[in-house]
Amino acid sequence: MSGTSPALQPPADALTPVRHPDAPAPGEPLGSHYAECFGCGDGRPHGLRLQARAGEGVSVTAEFTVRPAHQGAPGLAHGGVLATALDETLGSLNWLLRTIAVTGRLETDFQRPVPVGTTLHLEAEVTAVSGRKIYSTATGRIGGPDGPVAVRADALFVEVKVEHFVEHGREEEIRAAMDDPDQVRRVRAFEVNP
Ligand SMILES: CCCCC/C=C\C/C=C\C/C=C\C/C=C\CCCC(=O)SCCNC(=O)CCNC(=O)[C@H](O)C(C)(C)COP(=O)(O)OP(=O)(O)OC[C@H]1O[C@@H](n2cnc3c(N)ncnc32)[C@H](O)[C@@H]1OP(=O)(O)O
Repeated sequence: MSGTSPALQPPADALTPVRHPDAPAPGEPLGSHYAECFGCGDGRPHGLRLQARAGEGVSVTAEFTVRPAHQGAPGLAHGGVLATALDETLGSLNWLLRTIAVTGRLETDFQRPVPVGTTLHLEAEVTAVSGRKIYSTATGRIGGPDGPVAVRADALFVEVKVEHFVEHGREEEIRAAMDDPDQVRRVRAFEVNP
């Protein structure tokens, strides 16, 4: 089954995504976009600490091992946590486009239960771009990178300016982020997008 929502179908004049010339080389880790991010930061004890790597074209891979803090039913990953893993992996594609974008729509299929202790092997790619809209798809496999698909998602990300975060984020975290030179450098690099 794949994305059923009409909003996830790229328009006929959508463009093929283009990898930014300064994007990390295939195999390189992308790093976290924000240390406190529940998906990729190392500052959140129960966070997913997902570490995505650049793939070929506009694609990424990542792994996430389900821990007891991520349960929904006894011994099984919570669906929302699995959706977070997919969302974060899809979000990391923006590093390769050098675009700042947020999830507008995320459609998820849960095809197999994922037990605690399982490593989810994630893969995502951008399929099309239309104006500010970025269309992408992701899978999460269990038992190895070529194992059966347990979860999958189709998504629409929407490009935003840095001001999106400054305007909407809580003041104390925004102030701390702006006072962190590494954080500012990381975000500003995305603003130069020829
Ligand atoms: C210097 C300090 C800064 C500190 C910042 C630190 C770090 C930040 C850096 C990077 C982080 C970036 C992202 C995080 C990365 C990964 C985490 C995983 C990703 C996430 O977890 S991220 C959080 C969840 N996410 C949201 O929190 C979004 C809430 N939301 C909104 O903020 C607005 O809703 C927005 C911006 C989405 C759109 O608003 P808008 O006003 O800008 O644009 P508009 O509505 O005109 O939409 C334009 C075109 O997109 C179509 N469109 C829009 N939404 C759609 C939908 N839902 N379904 C179908 N189509 C949709 C329209 O139909 C139109 O299409 P068309 O052009 O064809 O008419």
